[in-house]
Amino acid sequence: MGKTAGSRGPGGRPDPVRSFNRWKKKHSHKQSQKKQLRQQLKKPEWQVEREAISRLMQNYEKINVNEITRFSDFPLSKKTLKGLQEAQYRLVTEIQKQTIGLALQGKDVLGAAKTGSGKTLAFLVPVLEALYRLQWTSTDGLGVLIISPTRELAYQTFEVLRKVGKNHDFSAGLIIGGKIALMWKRFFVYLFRYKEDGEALLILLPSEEKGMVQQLLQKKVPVKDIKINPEKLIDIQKKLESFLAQDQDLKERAQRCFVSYIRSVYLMKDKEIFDVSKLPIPEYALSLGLAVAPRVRFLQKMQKQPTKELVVSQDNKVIEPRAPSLTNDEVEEFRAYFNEKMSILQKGGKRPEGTEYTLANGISDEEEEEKEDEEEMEEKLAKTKEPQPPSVPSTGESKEAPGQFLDRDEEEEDGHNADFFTVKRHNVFGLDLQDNKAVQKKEPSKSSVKKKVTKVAEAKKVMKRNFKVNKKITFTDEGELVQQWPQMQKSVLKDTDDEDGAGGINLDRAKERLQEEDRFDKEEYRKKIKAKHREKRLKEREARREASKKQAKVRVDFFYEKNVVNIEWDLSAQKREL
Ligand SMILES: Nc1ncnc2c1ncn2[C@@H]1O[C@H](COP(=O)(O)OP(=O)(O)OP(=O)(O)O)[C@@H](O)[C@H]1O
Repeated sequence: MGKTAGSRGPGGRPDPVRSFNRWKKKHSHKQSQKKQLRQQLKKPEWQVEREAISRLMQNYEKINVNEITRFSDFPLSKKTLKGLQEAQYRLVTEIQKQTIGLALQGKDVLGAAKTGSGKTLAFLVPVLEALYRLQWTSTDGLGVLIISPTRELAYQTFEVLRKVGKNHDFSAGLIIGGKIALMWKRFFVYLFRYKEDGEALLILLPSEEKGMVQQLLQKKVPVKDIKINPEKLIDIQKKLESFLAQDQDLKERAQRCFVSYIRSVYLMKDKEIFDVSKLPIPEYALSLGLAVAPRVRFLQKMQKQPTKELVVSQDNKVIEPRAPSLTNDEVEEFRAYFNEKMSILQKGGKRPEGTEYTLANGISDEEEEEKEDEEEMEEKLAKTKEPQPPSVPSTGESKEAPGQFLDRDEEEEDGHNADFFTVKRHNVFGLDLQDNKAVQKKEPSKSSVKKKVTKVAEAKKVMKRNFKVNKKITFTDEGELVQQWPQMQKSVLKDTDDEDGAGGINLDRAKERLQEEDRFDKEEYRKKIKAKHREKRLKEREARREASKKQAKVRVDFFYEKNVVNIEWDLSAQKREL
């Protein structure tokens, strides 16, 4: 009762202040309860977005090209539409109208339209939407790779993407240049050449990190270490391994990829940062799905033969080796080699940079190789086309020659043993050829003559008996018919046997025809060999160029006619030569 009396004001009326306070308390309690309920019911953002995505996707099948005039006629995300509007893109161009819908529906699209017709947006809009549908974020790594034929186009595409996709959560990077291993250099050079802010992602080995970070800091590039969310890491190694085991082509690609990467690191200039010997080779192979690391010859050799250094004084004298491991014999060998090369330099002048060395006798590398080709070809022709007397005297060298070529090819392909001062062999085959011919002329083999007569006699017999010779016919990949046997006449000389009308074989004409066929064959063979050798030469030259850059076992800088000249010397190759 006292409480009731206390809540009433004078005259028994309720106290308005007290009533208000009571109401306020009750109201705020109700409000907080409502808020709590709302919060419980509120969906996470990703879930809301997922629902929006599924609504968008349901509209994909309703896309009707004829009804499209604006970007907003496509079922696009709000983020993309906003980006398009902010960049003043509203109406679609024809190529955009024709392609965006199909791409959204997941179809492969190959589009062609004239320059300036809006192709860039035609593929960028579907790209943005594809990433949005997957709720891709910048921490998910690479989601889309756009490859452009020119740097300018890559830059232009990057700019449009940044503009139109700025409301999305994912990031975009521009990589310009050749090898992926050079990514950091390229980066550096290029929902920063332009003096703009930007971010570059560098993926470095622990051994590369320190030096690289130092260099970046020197260039005043702020460096941030990215911590990767372990939950986002997926081990795909086993999957890769099983893919590779099923697909030989894929496996070979992985092997080529492995070798290319190793080579590219090997060619990096900053050896103190990018040290190929520090690469975790087996782990790298595994990461590509290769259970066994492919053999990389130059790596093996490099590991076996550390670089040694020699010092040459200003008056061109070899002085004490810097590397204590170099023996006196090796110094002597180098001295002899060096003096020999110096005398060539003095006779022929300094070798201009980037050209093949020219010998003092005036025959260039290329000319000499051409000559060698001809000679080798002549010898091969002599061996294959002309009967070879069993008593032909030949040196061991000429017998082994083709094998030597193969070996050298193989080695140089790996970028080894390519001493750019190596002197080519002279006329090795020519000598043999002359010998061969001389012997053949002097001693025509009786057995071969007899054999020819026998064949003719046999042929005559066959013709008399009216035998039909079996034909062997094959088809090329293009479905072209090729008669393998009896051999078709290839030369242009007319087959006149039939014209005689008389039976049998006109031996003189047959001989003439055979000679013509022979000449024709030789010519064909010559062309083939020439093409083959040209290809080989190009390969060798490329290999030499590479090797001269990287395979110096001994590297010397010295003064010659007031110029600094570099000599790179392959110690092991020289040992063989001396
Ligand atoms: N829907 C659009 N509305 C207005 N302008 C557009 C539209 N689409 C593209 N453009 C503009 O048209 C110009 C040409 O577009 P874009 O560079 O994409 O053409 P392209 O076909 O890729 O040309 P190229 O073949 O030269 O690469 C650009 O300036 C671009 O901003």
